[in-house]
Amino acid sequence: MIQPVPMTQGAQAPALSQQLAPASQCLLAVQSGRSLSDVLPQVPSALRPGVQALVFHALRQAGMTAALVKLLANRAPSPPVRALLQLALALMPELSADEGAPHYSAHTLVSQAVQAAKTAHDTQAQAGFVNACLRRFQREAAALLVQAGRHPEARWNHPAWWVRRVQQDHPQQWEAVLAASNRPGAMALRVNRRHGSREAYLQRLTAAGLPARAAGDGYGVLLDHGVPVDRLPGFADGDVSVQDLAAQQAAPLLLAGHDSQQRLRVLDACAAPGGKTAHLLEHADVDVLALDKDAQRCERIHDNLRRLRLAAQVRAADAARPADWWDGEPFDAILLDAPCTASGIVRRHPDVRWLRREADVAQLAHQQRVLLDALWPLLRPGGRLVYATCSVFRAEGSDQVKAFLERHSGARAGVAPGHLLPGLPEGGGQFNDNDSGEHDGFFYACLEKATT
Ligand SMILES: C[S@@+](CC[C@H](N)C(=O)[O-])C[C@H]1O[C@@H](n2cnc3c(N)ncnc32)[C@H](O)[C@@H]1O
Repeated sequence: MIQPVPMTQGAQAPALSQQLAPASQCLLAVQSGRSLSDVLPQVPSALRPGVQALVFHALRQAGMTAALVKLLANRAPSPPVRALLQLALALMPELSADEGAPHYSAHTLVSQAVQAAKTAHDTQAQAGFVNACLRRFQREAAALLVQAGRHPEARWNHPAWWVRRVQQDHPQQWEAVLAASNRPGAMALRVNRRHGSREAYLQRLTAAGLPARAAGDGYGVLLDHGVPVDRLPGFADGDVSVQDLAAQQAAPLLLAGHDSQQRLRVLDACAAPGGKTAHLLEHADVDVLALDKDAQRCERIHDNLRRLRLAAQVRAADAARPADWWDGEPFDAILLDAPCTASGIVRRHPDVRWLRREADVAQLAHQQRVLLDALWPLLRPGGRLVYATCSVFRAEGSDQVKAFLERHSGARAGVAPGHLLPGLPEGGGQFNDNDSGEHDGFFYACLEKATT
């Protein structure tokens, strides 16, 4: 539980020591298996943006700082002390040189970390130890970093099994993928083409003092600096949505070449929170059934559609059990944006890599296989199913699709990006899609059903 931290009377911005306490509680919560999106909302709102920036950075350095704590401490510190030390070490100038990382002088950091240790009941008694560890790091940083960096987990700041898997799956690009996964992603927008052009929206951004550029398919925009959505012109009126450039490829891929005279019947099988459902409806006049197993997340589909002034049929149901919800009428197109490890979106969710276990990969690949096999019979002959995951692992991408094609003789693979890797000038798929190098890791396959 995150304890509320009182604001200093009359203070302009909270002192670092005030942010370090809730930030280390968040880090500790992730280390005990909780998602950051569950714990961050418990941080008092005045502190939340600062705390989020600290925790995001600490998670991107957590492999290295865990190794450093082992070198600095003769015996394992208590979890709250370890978390505070990891945070403070991540913020040391040697580990926070990257663009976008919070910057503090070593002197400020040590004194603020010790102050934070003194104020929390579970670290109070160890304030001297925190001071000693951080001062030793200051003196011996170069040697300690070399020693710690011999372990892949510390060198790459991802679990060792994850590093191994990316290495096997992408032997040419694995280092670039891991490095890109550890950098913050730019804020990407999708302009609602029903409300206006991308060029017109770029002008509105300029007028609002938000520098940005066009990127990706027809309606993508990259902001130079991220902002809260309420600062985006026309956000409440549905003129724009926040969506990564890789995710923006789903709707055009599913609807490519479709005859606009014919109103397609489309299934979005794993739809919540509705980012791609909305894009399908912005893109063309289609009838969409948006399903999601999670009824609470279905509410978010409704919220998104309401804001964008779009309409779809939304149902809370298990896509793997069509007998519960399908009326027997085949779909012209199906989007299966399947549940996955999310290994492609760690730029935006730096906790994901530490929460996942290696066994999750096979378990999620099994769910994806079940969903693919359950939905394929619902597609009309000549129809198209786009299978997508926000993963860089082949087990959830190209291997999954290869096995599907072996099981289903009436299916053939159409042109699709394949594995889109984050931060590379080229995707690893059939053609180069990652021109900006500025999108998440994703996988897309286009499965077409034979007409006879
Ligand atoms: C990757 S997210 C979908 C993101 C969404 N397509 C978007 O663009 O906003 C995967 C979703 O699949 C849902 N899901 C998982 N298993 C499911 C199942 N068997 N049937 C329907 N939905 C499922 C999860 O609740 C989750 O919301």
